[in-house]
Amino acid sequence: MNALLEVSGISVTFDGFRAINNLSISVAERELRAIIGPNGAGKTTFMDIVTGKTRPDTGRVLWGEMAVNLVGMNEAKIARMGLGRKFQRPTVFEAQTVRDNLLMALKNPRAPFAVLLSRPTAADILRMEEIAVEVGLSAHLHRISGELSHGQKQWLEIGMLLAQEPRLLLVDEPAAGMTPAEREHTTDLLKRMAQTRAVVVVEHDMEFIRRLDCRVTVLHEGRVLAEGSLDHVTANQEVIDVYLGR
Ligand SMILES: Nc1ncnc2c1ncn2[C@@H]1O[C@H](COP(=O)(O)OP(=O)(O)OP(=O)(O)O)[C@@H](O)[C@H]1O
Repeated sequence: MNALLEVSGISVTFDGFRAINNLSISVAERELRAIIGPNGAGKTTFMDIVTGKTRPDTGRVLWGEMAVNLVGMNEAKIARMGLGRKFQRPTVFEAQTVRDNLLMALKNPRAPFAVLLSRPTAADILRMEEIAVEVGLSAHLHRISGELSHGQKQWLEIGMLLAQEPRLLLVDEPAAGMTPAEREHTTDLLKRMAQTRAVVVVEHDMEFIRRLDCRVTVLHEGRVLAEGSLDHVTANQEVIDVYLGR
């Protein structure tokens, strides 16, 4: 498998504290990857670096077939290159319907609200409906988004990110605050999404990770402590000592 994202040798220091320490991670096209690790391991900082929010002191973040170095690019440009990021808290437009949130999010040369003022094209409607099916919200298109459950809002936001057609989606703690049924739906959704794009999930919930059934990277003190199947990494003594055995 060729790497879609190749992070190599990145380090970043905040006020003398090395939060990321010579970290290298490679993610393949259409790969589902989980990243776990104790609090302060550097998971958020890793995502901040990949998406251009934080600039590393050293190292490269290479993207796509052309191995473009993303370091130094701004967040908007990186997003346009096909990297989407889902933060923990959903940020949907609560007063709008599910349908309108999805329509506004479509990758489109028009400004988001202009899509609502003019009539959406047949292609826009089709794409919006496809995404609603993908995230499991087809039956809720005409509901006001503010009335959705927490899980449904998260799925809507994932749908809005899919509307931007990312090649890689970074998802931060999707299971937090969800009911068991919502978690199950979310696992299925992430697995399905990773059939057509790369998905990197940062999560603490081990049961959730087990259901994802994917390669796992364990971070600790800003570097990779272990990588492989969940069974492989959870049998690693260092992982047990710093993360599992606490
Ligand atoms: N802007 C910053 N200034 C100073 N220190 C920072 C900054 N951002 C992160 N850190 C520190 O860097 C380390 C890594 O933090 P980070 O948030 O990436 O960890 P994490 O693995 O996401 O943790 P958690 O699971 O708690 O979210 C922590 O010790 C944190 O306090």
